[in-house]
This record gives sequence, C-alpha cells and structure tokens, in this order.
Amino acid sequence: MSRKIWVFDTTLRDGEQVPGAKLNVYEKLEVAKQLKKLKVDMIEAGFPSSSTGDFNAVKEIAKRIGNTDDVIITALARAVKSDIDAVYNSVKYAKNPLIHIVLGTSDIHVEKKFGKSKNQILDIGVDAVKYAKTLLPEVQYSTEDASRADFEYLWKTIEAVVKAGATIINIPDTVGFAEPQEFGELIHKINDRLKNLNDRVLLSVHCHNDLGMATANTLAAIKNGAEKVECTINGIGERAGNASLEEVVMAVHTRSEIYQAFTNINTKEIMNTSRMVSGFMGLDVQVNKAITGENAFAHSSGIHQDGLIKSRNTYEIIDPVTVGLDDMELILTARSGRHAVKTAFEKLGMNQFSDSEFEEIFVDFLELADAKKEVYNHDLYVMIENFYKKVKGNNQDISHYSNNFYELIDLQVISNTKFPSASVELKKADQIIKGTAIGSGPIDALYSAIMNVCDLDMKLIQYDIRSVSRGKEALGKVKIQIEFKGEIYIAKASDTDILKASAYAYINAINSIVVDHLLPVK
Ligand SMILES: CC(=O)SCCNC(=O)CCNC(=O)[C@H](O)C(C)(C)COP(=O)(O)OP(=O)(O)OC[C@H]1O[C@@H](n2cnc3c(N)ncnc32)[C@H](O)[C@@H]1OP(=O)(O)O
Ligand SMILES: CC(C)C(=O)C(=O)O
Ligand SMILES: [Mg+2]
Repeated sequence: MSRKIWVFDTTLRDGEQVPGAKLNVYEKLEVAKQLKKLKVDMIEAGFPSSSTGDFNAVKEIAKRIGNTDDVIITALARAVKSDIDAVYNSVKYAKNPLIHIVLGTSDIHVEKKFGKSKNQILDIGVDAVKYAKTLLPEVQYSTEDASRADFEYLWKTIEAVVKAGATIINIPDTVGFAEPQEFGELIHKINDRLKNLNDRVLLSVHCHNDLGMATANTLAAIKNGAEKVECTINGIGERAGNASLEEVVMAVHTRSEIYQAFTNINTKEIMNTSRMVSGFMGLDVQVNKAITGENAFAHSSGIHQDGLIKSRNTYEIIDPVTVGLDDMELILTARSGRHAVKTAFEKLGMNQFSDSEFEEIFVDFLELADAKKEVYNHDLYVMIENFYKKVKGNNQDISHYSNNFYELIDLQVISNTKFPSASVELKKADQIIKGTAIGSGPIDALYSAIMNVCDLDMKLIQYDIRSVSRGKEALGKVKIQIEFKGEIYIAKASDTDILKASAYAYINAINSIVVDHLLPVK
C-alpha cells in the first residue's frame, strides 16, 4: 500500500547556511510563499535566536504563510531555553507551529563539542523537550550526527525524548558520512523499536551530501520506514549541501512501485521554485544537476535526438512538463544527426527539399554548427535561403525570410562611472542600421542601443555571464532571458570578447522573436 512521505523543506534554514546566501525578510517571505505553492508539508523558516533579522523573518513567515491548515511552520533551536523561547515566540503565530530542537548524539559531539558525559547530554535533551512541550504540543527532536553515534546511546536518547513528549524524531546524517545500505539498516532498526514504543511519533531523516549520497541515503531511509524527509531546493545547504527536494520527490514519483510511497508536492512548481531560490541566493544550479539543471531535459547528440523523435521514452524518464518546463529541448549542435535537423526544418514548415538537397544542406549545417556551437531557428532560415541562392538562383518562396533577421557588424562600448554608452552597427537585409544609447552600465547601454535599432518592446529579465575556460583566451558565455508579449525567450552566445558575446546573445533572442512573431506569412 502506498504511504505518504512528509516533505520538510529546510531551504530557509540549512540552505541559508551557505556562505553568501543570506536572504532578507522580504526574500524569505517570497521563497516561503513559493514553497507553499509547491505544497511542502513543513517549512523550516530559520534560526530565530541567531539574529533579530532572522527572528522577524520567521515571525512574518509564521503570520503570513502559516495562516492556513496545510503547512506547518517551524524553526531551529539548540537545547537551550533562550533558543527555544525564540522559536516559540516567532512560530507561535502560525496555525500549525512546531518547535525543532537539535542536540548531538555522537561521542565526538558529546565529548569534544560539549565536553560533557553522555548522561549529562541526555538530561539536557530531555529537559529541553519538556520545556518546549510547556509551550507547544508539537516538538521535533534532531539527534545530530546520529549516523556516527553509538547505536544503543542513540536509541536511549530517542526513547527518553519520546517519553518527554517529542512528536517527531529526526535522524540526521549531519556530515554526509552514511552509506545507503548502512543508513537504510539504521532507519530500519530505529523504526522497529520506535513503532513499539509510540507509533504516533513520526520518523524523519536529514541527509547531507558530503560524499554525494544525500539523495540515495534519503531514499534508502524511505524504503526502510522513514515517514518524513528533510530536503532543500537545488540541494543547497551547509558544505556540500542537503538532499535535494526535487531529486527525492521525483525519484519517489517516478519509481513509486519501488518506494510504495507518494508525496504531496505539486511537481509542476519545481522549476519555478528552483529558479527563485537560485536567483535570490545567487547560487547557480550546476548545468547537469538532476531535475533542475539547465541540461536535465536537453538533448544534443544525434543518436539520442533520433531516438527521442521516434519515441520519447527511449531517452526520457520524466516528462519535462511534470516539473514545470514547457517541453524537452532538442539542441542543434555539431553532434546532431540528420533526423533532428530534418525535424527542426519541418517544424519551421521547410520540408520542400529532396533527399539529395537535404544532404547538401546537412553539410552546411555541420559547418555552421562547428563554428557557432548552437544553431537557432533563424540560422536555419538563413542556411536554407543561402542554399537555394547557391543552387537555384534565389527564386524560392522562402528567400525573403532572412531579410528580417539582424546581424551584428560592429560595436563600441564606453564604460565609465558617469555615462556608460554604446554604439552598434547592425545589418538587416541590405541595410546597415546604427544606434547609440547610454545606460546604467556598459551592458545596459549596449542592449539599449540594440533595442533602439530593432524597435521591439521587450524586457531583459535575466543576464548571466560565466567563463567557460581559463586564461587570457577564456570564452565568456552569456545566457539571457527576454520577455516579449508575455513569452520568455532564452538565448546564449560565447566569445572571447564578453561584450560581443553579450551582443550576440541579445541578437539571437531578437531573431528568435522575429521567427515567432515577425516573419511574413508563409
Ligand atoms: C547541524 C546544524 O546545522 S546546527 C545549526 C547550525 N546553525 C547555526 O549555527 C545558526 C547560526 N548560529 C548562530 O547564530 C550562533 O552560533 C548562535 C546564536 C547559535 C550561538 O552563538 P554564540 O552564543 O555566540 O555561540 P557560538 O556559536 O560561538 O558557540 C556555540 C555554543 O553553543 C553550544 N551548542 C552547540 N550546539 C548546541 C546544541 N545543540 N544545544 C546546546 N548547546 C549547543 C556550543 O557548545 C557552544 O557553547 P559554549 O559557548 O558553551 O562552548
Ligand atoms: C539541525 C540538524 C537536523 C542538522 O541540520 C544536521 O544535523 O545536519
Ligand atoms: Mg543539516
């Protein structure tokens, strides 16, 4: 029988422990609002005793996001009265508040961190739970560093805090030391004893990714009786991060026959949540990251693209729509094969060529792809038009399409503190068009100058630049998102000159808009 797995999101507490990822109260509220849309069961909103700012953020989240029955709001406390008071005084505004207490259980923590005996630490933990219970009925106890603790002491702690009133027992693999088989066995043993002791207490896990096994350990725990999992969006968190929410949830969703479980998560909100967290925290998502990485649903090699065109399940185990994307992406590169290229032409309504003509076009395609890395739809128009010009003397219907695209001829950008300015020269059909602009910075000036030339009402909503190689000749890779008439256009370009890369990316986006909205009717 399928059972529910409770999803506890700690992006705003463990996730926020990432250096530089600190959010202000407004950003925390926005993320919490989005987590509610994602339908997580519990939100750990912060560590209220750490600063007045965090106390206020937790309080606002409790008031504004915790005001309905469908979400539990919690925050973390040490086994210290003032920390517990801070949690209580901030989460108490929620409809369903929970106090979360953490205290070490391994010999290393007990002896080295606290310099106390095991019995002393046990008493501190029990007293903390008893005190928290005088404030709220729901109390979670985290046995920090449980995976490195002596098992009988760990169990003695669990038994004592459950008797003191803890309603959730959380087993953390605090330093990501556990291995899936071993962690599964640990959870199995605890689950067995816990169900005999008090079957209303929820068994939870919290895994870290130091050896890259946070997701695997969390899933092993689910198989062995864990009822609640602690995760973060994009797997962010202390050091190598936590179990990634999207990976755990999509594994349970995709392989439910193995886990015999389900979660309440609205998977269609996964990408929105990932992008918001990455944007606010300034933490890029690794391109090949499972589920939320830029390439997770992008296919670029010919054999895969051919398989996908014939039947999507050849290389696709999750429909991208399930996680909130529009569709899979077939990226045309020099590794693409004939099936993918032909399909791309067909999608643009260009399939009037014979097989032998296509072979010639495909040679041109490979030449362009080798030079340009990624080939866009507007490149296909230009390519086909050039082909017909070459072989048939420019008398085909489609020959007027490329007259609508823009090409960069030259640019000059002056960056100074007072008036950063740019001038550009673009080509459209046989015309050379020039534009100038000032801006708040060099890229703003450059993009304003191009926009003046193209006269399109579009909005730049994201601009990312990164270096993709080392040294003086390093390539700058620019990725942008543009909004035009409510649609989002993503475009990329790379060049050793970052201003040129920025301009090429912008012009790629503009030409994609032209393909969709401004080409003459076929
Ligand atoms: C595994 C985890 O992720 S745990 C959560 C980690 N998160 C954080 O640390 C949140 C941010 N932290 C902070 O703002 C601060 O460290 C505070 C407010 C918690 C404490 O600040 P300070 O009082 O200045 O103490 P400091 O951080 O230097 O040292 C920690 C103290 O707490 C004690 N402590 C650590 N964990 C616990 C615990 N779970 N229960 C009780 N005491 C604890 C330590 O032994 C040390 O005590 P000592 O001063 O008697 O040696
Ligand atoms: C507070 C606890 C659950 C924690 O973050 C850890 O042990 O990693
Ligand atoms: Mg942690």
